[in-house]
Amino acid sequence: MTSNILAIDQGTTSSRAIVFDGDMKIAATGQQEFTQHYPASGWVEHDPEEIWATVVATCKAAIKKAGLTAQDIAAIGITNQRETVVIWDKVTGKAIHNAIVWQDRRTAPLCQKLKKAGKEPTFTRKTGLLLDPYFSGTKIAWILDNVKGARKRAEAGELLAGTIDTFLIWRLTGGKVHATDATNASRTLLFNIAENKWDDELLKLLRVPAGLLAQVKDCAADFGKTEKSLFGSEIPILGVAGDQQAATIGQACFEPGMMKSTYGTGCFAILNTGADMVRSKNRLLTTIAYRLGGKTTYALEGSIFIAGAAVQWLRDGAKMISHAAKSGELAAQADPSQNVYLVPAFVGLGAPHWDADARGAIFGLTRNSGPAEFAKAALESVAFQTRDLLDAMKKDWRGHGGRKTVLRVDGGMVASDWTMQCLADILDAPVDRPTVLETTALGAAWLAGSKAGVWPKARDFSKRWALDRRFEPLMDEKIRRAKIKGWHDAVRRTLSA
Ligand SMILES: Nc1ncnc2c1ncn2[C@@H]1O[C@H](COP(=O)(O)OP(=O)(O)O)[C@@H](O)[C@H]1O
Ligand SMILES: O=P(O)(O)OC[C@H](O)CO
Repeated sequence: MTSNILAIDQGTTSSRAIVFDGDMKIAATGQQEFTQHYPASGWVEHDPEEIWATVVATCKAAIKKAGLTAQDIAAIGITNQRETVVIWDKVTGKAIHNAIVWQDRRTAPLCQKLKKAGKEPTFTRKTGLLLDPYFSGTKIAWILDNVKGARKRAEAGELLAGTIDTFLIWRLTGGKVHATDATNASRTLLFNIAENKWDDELLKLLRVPAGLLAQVKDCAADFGKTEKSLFGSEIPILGVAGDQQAATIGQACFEPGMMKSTYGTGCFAILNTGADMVRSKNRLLTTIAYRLGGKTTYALEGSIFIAGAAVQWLRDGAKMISHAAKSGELAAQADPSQNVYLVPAFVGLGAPHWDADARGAIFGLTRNSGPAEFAKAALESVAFQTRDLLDAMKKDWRGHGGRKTVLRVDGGMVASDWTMQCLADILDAPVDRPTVLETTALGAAWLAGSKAGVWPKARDFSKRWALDRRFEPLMDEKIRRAKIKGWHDAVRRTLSA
């Protein structure tokens, strides 16, 4: 039997498909960027048809590049940008509105209204989340309230809703399966993470008809088969997880206390807390790390909205660099005597501030500040934000009796040695970069491969994790303290209230 696995990694800026061989090594990759739509300030949308087209094209390209056919693929694992939602017509499969992306802030007024009505504690107790526009529930409500006839059609059972995994499963199976996994469900503000079910009270508060929602399965489960016409023969879909949770799995963070931080568009730190649902006292999220064999493993999560996106802004907005990879080189040339801070609150600030109305700011400019200082400030902002998250996480985890943690990193940005050294310096802790950087896709592939019985179980999979490089902190403590203080001043001046 074949043991090749196809991982679909549908991210915020690109769709990727990766074929892993039986040794869990990358055999071939397909990748396509797609359009980001910004229809108004703080709004971010994707065209679901473009997402679908790029997913199909990259899957075909990866299978072909690997010199294989669909028959040589044992299973598919799907991982996806989380929280982003689509609502589509059950019969035609066509979306009734563009996907509203996780970064989109348009539902800030609705969140505010629910907060004022005193509903946040109910949402937090049941979902582990906060009332922030980041999560899917208020985005679903917005589409139902703003697309003509949508609410009526939803109530009549003509529409379906889902996060991107659910939309892809629906399309891949030719409209036969409407399902999601527990990690994606846990990001909607509608899913009770203690009881593992959609929560009627929350559905009522957000006025979301239950019939819109998908069946919630384990991360390694039967999600149906792809239509024969798509890739030439049917392929079973056996693994699904939100991308940050998939990276947690791909980094083999299976033990309580293990932590990973992924640096893509945003940055997301996830700490495995085992069977314990640790409640944060520091505005972090309690979420589902994975659910396997009906058993839920929980996590604490710190979510930063802008990490690599700050580098994209340097490239596409400020036009100061030609390629993302140039940012580290440029930062290294910055004048060390300047203290320029960039607070990249382009779409508000996530954990631990959760300020939807804040917008980006730059402090400390002099007549000599130029591209090098901007690049340094952009990359340092990622380290400072991570420091804030980890400080909050340590408090919660220690307060819970947890031991010291080690940080494993991944995502597009960790290719930058300069950024990783800066991260270790600001965190004052070692940072471990693995040899396999495609941990998100690997995590999804492992879910599918282990479910198919062709890849090793968790313990043996963990043994394969290999270190590429450990970055040790080298910065003088006095300098670190001064820099962090400067950062906190800058953040304080950026917050909206
Ligand atoms: N060498 C680099 N130095 C700094 N940033 C980088 C580098 N390479 C990629 N990036 C940033 O990483 C991000 C892409 O990472 P990726 O994990 O593919 O993101 P996503 O899954 O969110 O689309 C981009 O925002 C890009 O600006
Ligand atoms: O697409 P990424 O890798 O930036 O991840 C997005 C997150 O899942 C949003 O919560």
